[in-house]
Amino acid sequence: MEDSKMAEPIITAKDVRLHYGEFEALHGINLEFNRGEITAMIGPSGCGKSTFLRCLNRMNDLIDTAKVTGDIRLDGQDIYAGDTDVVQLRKRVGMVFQQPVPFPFSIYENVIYGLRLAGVKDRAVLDAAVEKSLRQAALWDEVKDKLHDSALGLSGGQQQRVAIARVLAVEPEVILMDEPTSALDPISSTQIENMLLELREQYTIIIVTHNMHQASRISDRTAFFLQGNLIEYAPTKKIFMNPDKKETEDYISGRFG
Ligand SMILES: Nc1ncnc2c1ncn2[C@@H]1O[C@H](COP(=O)(O)OP(=O)(O)OP(=O)(O)O)[C@@H](O)[C@H]1O
Repeated sequence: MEDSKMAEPIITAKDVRLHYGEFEALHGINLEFNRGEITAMIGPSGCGKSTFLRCLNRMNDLIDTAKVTGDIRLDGQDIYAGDTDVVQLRKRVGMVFQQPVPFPFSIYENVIYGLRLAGVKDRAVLDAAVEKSLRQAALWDEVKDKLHDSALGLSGGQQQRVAIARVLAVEPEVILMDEPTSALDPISSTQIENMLLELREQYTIIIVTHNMHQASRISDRTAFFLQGNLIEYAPTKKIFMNPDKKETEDYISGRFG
């Protein structure tokens, strides 16, 4: 991908500030995410990566003290405009969390959760969506004979892939991932990284990670945050091989964080 590809932004963020009560956690972030790319957001604990990620589908609306200012657009539309349908927004911009949280029902019902909420009832449509999303999430072969067993019986890595299939089933344009592999063993993490590489181009993926190897292996671009500021944003190779800023270099080389 990198610079040879004509990059087109799908999400643009301008001067995004976020306060938790009196505390300003983001100090004016400007960032564009390109369609069909994987962007990694890295930085030491507490620098605001997750906070910024949650701004992109208004998950911070759920935190009473959080107040966002600035401008965030999805395909040119202001997602904080008064008439934004937040449910619709979160369908277009899905989210996967650090800890997989399967609902206490079958694998099948977990995957179609969003479709049920959207009122889809046609069994053939639901069956097709389950197979397609589980295949995309690289889980189909492991679970195709036990779709109606409880999702709670799956391993952590499998549960995380169910969570990803649940997001994929509603056909989002953007997938936000907040440290999706940090609770998993190395084999499960690699399976998920390989799956993300397969999904790239079809989806825009924005991933928060503490794992430098993961960021360098799977992402097209990397954004480095420090204390609520975006320090540097560039093609991943540049960030890891030849960053412009000393802070980036210090962090990448493990001098802090
Ligand atoms: N709900 C909240 N209420 C108040 N302050 C918060 C809240 N969530 C996060 N913060 C603060 O905002 C800052 C940014 O936190 P955030 O979780 O976004 O950082 P992060 O870079 O994602 O960290 P980590 O890598 O540890 O997940 C931190 O100082 C944190 O303590």
